[in-house]
Amino acid sequence: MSRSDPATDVAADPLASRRLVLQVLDAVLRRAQPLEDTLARHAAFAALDARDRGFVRLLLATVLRRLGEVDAVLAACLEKGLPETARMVVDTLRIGVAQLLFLDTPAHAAVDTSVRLVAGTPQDRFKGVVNGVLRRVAREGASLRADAADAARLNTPAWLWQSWTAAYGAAAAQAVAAQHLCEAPLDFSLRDPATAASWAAQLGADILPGGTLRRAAGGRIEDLPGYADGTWWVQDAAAALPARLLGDVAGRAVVDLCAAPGGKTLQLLAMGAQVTAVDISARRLARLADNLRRAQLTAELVTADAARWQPTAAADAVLLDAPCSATGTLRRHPDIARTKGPADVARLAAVQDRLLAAAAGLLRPGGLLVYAVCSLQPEEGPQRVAAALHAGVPLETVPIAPDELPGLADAVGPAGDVRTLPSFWAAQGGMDGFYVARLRRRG
Ligand SMILES: C[S@@+](CC[C@H](N)C(=O)[O-])C[C@H]1O[C@@H](n2cnc3c(N)ncnc32)[C@H](O)[C@@H]1O
Repeated sequence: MSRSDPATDVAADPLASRRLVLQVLDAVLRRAQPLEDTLARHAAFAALDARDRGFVRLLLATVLRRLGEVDAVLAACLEKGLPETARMVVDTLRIGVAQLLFLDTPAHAAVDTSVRLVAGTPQDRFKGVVNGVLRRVAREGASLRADAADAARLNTPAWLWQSWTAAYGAAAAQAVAAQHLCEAPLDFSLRDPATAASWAAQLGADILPGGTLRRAAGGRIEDLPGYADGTWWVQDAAAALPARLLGDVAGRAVVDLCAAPGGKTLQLLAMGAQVTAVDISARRLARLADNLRRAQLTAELVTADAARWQPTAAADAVLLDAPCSATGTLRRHPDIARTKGPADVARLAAVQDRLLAAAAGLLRPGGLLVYAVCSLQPEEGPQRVAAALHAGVPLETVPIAPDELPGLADAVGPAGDVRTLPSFWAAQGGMDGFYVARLRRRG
């Protein structure tokens, strides 16, 4: 492995970066804190050099992605369980196993740093356990690992596995879970789709059906050509679908509800719409404003609760990208599998109901509404649309035709709504799991 590979590098201060991993892991696993927010708030993370930050991210993502397998290996190697008070020892073993089995870290580095993490702490008496278990894992290595089918199942929390099996069938649930073990590629939407061939060449990317550009993940986005002047923005291929399904919006007044950080706002502006972008978070809207500035595009920005916001004029179209559990984005956010649960889905479903009713109220008669969530949970997708129609929200469905989604005809269901799964286009790196429905305001 090369010296610059964060997987094998012994960081400038290998214990400092691993201690940080332990703290962040504790916040994610025991306090349900989102990984990215936790890292962003951590002064010690900001103080690391770029290579160590890369190592920290990679180790955290690997432990979270592979947590079920890692814990199964530990259960097989520990003669008896560790006491509840030894959580830090458990996490130390987890990062040790992840390095040994999934990151090709040299055994001496993974074992030695793990033992030193525990040494001198109140858990010092477990040094021998850490040393013994990790040496065994280093010795027996691959024979301790689950096979691929079991790995996908083991790494998926039971409630998600059951939900996906019930909604999509056993084979699809297996394929989705398998895709979650792979890092997501980097997708770009272009301000000017006519320049796709030229930008694909400059970015070393492929052009996917529908026009998204895709290249392997890695490196700093800010360093790529075209970033500084907003020629493109990072947007998963599935996330680019909802705005397109509004059709020709040139010159139309479009409200983008729950808009930040603005991937869909940028798309709508690039399509020629006059956009009002509404989000409840001023901090996230500030990011949207930065993205607009870079792309030299303009929208009206409103900080408001979209469920209560009352504009003066009716909109021609509304895009509602509702807050959701985001279980469709586990490839990029493996922490979500560990921080979200069924109670979050139920809570968010109530929010989605309010937002859907409010979105309908913003439209002129005949105006189109696209409802989207990056969730794999049916409770946040088709069930919300059905609930709105059942509750008498003045909307009717406008079925999406398979030929509106190049390369994704299978994503269109019999009712004309769209369900993408992370396992779609698996050979090219998959996509986010989205649900999208198109509706029209009744007169
Ligand atoms: C899925 S993200 C939106 C992503 C965005 N549409 C894009 O394409 O970049 C959901 C957004 O909903 C916002 N949000 C949550 N509840 C809201 C509410 N009641 N009113 C308005 N915005 C809300 C969050 O701040 C968050 O920015």
